[in-house]
Amino acid sequence: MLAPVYDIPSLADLRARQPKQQPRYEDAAELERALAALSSRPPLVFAGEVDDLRDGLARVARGEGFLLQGGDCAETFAGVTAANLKNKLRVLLAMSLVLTYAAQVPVLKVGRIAGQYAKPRSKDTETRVIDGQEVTLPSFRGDAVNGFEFTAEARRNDPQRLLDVYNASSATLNLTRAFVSGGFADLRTVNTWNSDFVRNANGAGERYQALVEEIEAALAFMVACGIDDEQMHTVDFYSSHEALLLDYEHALTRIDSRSQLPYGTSGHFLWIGERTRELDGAHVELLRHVQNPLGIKLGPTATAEDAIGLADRLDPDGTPGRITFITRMGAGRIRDVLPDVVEGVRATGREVVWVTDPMHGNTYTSSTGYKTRSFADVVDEVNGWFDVHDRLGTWPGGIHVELTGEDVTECVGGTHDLAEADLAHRYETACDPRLNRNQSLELAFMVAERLRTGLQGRNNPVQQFFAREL
Ligand SMILES: O=C[C@H](O)[C@H](O)COP(=O)(O)O
Ligand SMILES: C=C(OP(=O)(O)O)C(=O)O
Repeated sequence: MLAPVYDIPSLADLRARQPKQQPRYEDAAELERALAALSSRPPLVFAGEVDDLRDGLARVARGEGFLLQGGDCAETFAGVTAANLKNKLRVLLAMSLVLTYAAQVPVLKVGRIAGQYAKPRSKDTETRVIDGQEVTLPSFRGDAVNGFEFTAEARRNDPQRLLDVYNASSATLNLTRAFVSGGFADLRTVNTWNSDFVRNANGAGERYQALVEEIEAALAFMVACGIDDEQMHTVDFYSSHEALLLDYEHALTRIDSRSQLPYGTSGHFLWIGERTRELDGAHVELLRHVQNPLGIKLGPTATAEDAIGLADRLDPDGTPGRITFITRMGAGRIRDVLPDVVEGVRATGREVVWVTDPMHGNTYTSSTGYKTRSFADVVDEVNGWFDVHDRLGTWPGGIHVELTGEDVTECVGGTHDLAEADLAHRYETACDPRLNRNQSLELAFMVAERLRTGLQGRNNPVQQFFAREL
């Protein structure tokens, strides 16, 4: 095991490791000016909040809670509006309600929100046919790097965008904090979290309405018993994103004045992507120094040795709540690949959070030319993930989903049985296809059902309450 590390590596050290998926800028001086400006900005999140989330994840790792992590594939600057954020929070709160009530587990809520602006890409360039001519331009790498529009000017990497990420994240966090603590997340308003959804009654909408009625009855009972707890009126909500751009993440890595320890202050939870998780790589090097809880994506080629090596490097002390493995192996591979990885990690005695990302292993291009995912594949991967954990006796700790609060048409299937022909109707993602509101809620009901049936004998707080001696 490595000794704990309390310093921050230099940017020169990180750059010398030749990190993958980093933008190159034409004007090095302009980049340095942007980074100097970022370095003087206040932190976006605070060390105490980060510690609270890590403690929450430690409870999840012990089987005492469930993680719900979701949001856009790629946030956009244009998407920083009150309406957009409200719809995203509403769908996440509604999903969390379904999970908490139907499965009776406490749910830790983390958004792919307030920082998810940079994307790793499979190819450096994109080619389109325009007026009969093939045009090739740099790929869009997220609003943090360049513009979505298919023009040479938009696709130029612009360091000023790093400051725009900071500002967009700051505005988003500010409104999120106001929403969740200012009455929006109050349990008395559960009826409004999905009001349009309920108006357009359908399978999941009707189930949601029935659940809301039960919750309201339960609340009335609790209040009549004299229980009116603060937790019924606000929720804890945390931010997360892939810590992809080392220039940006490094500028926001700060020493906490209380503990003198380094924290990534760009978001509460940071994850390392499937494409940048080499043991000696710059991403692992930077993140092994910070105190934040860390996610590690594991794709279909991941081995137990990979997972153990990363856990040892990033968490030499075995800090509770530090490591979350986010598996994204694909519906066709999960049942074959996951068992060895889970068993290997378990044999080391580590307590980690096991999360399923049923999106990234199930992407394909539709016959109509859209990048899409089938809701049936998403459900199949989640089922495969539950099957493996149920068989091994490990706790299925959470889901990580690309979703939106809007009624987009990006993934096929679900209650409305979206077909490939429907994708053109509202295909709005800046990168990968997201579940829409209906599909997200439908997934929450499916997960709740699996959780409830797998819960027997578990040690979550609800079961502890009923097991206590009279
Ligand atoms: O979200 C993950 C990746 O950034 C995305 O899947 C890459 O997509 P690409 O294969 O089109 O580059
Ligand atoms: C890029 C992502 O995932 P992965 O690293 O698993 O491909 C993502 O979650 O945005």
